[in-house]
Amino acid sequence: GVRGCGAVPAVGSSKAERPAGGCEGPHLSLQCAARIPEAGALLDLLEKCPEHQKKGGFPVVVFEGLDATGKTTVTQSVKDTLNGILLSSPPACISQWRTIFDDEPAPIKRAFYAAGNYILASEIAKASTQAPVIIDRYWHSTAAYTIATEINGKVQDLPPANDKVYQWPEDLLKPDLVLLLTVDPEERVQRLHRRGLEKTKEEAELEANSLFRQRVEESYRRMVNPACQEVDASPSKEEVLKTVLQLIKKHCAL
Ligand SMILES: Nc1ncnc2c1ncn2[C@@H]1O[C@H](COP(=O)(O)OP(=O)(O)OP(=O)(O)O)[C@@H](O)[C@H]1O
Ligand SMILES: Nc1ccn([C@H]2C[C@H](O)[C@@H](COP(=O)(O)O)O2)c(=O)n1
Repeated sequence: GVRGCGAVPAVGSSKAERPAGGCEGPHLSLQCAARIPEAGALLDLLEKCPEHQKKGGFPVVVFEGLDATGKTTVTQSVKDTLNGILLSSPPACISQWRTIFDDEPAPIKRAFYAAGNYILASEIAKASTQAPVIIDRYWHSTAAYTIATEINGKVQDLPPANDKVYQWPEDLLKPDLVLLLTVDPEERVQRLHRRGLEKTKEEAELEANSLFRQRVEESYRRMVNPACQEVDASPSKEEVLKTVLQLIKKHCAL
């Protein structure tokens, strides 16, 4: 087994004898490594990361949200303004394997992202001794997308608000602040469009995945310890940056 899990159904279990991401135990990680060579390399990297990583003295701020809500844009600006270090998830050292795991069944795909969070924790621990750390997605993304994938139907069908699936894993380094960027669905589609997605594909995505996106966003809102602080990211880039910097100054010692 590897680490605690960081995703449904085992969110919150500490150092559980199961691989990251809620796979079915050590056997699956071995099976994965036998069938997918990259899984072996991933597990090797994970095993090299010290357990129970500790944060340095600088603040660690995570940005979460659906695609095209502006995470890349705002994380880059915050990093520049604060002279910080920008990290993203999955971390660069495993991102070359992302497409391989994205094509695998959900538990294996999820295990890849969950393992990535623990590898990222090592990078956060080191970087936060040097400068403020700004992160584009972390554990809340893995958990929220997993929950929204596992549960079909409406927001009302999600596990109840106090369920342990919304708890941060005990053995994963915690950030100081998590900001959830939200924009209304129409604005989000416009941003996708401006970024170059074809209109027809946008419409298909909007129709097919409207309930899925609602489940992801509601799951984010139910996360605790740390909870996500919601930021309306609909205003201009400059205004969003101003709001975000105010929140960081309010919640973190810079
Ligand atoms: N506040 C804003 N107002 C208008 N457009 C914005 C704003 N923030 C970002 N955009 C534009 O919206 C598009 C999506 O932004 P961005 O790539 O930063 O989102 P993202 O959340 O990182 O997406 P993904 O998760 O898919 O990588 C980009 O074209 C970007 O220039
Ligand atoms: N820590 C993470 C990061 C990403 N994911 C998954 C969730 C989505 O399927 C996808 C979004 O990533 P993006 O397109 O914004 O790079 O990746 C995750 O589960 N955990």
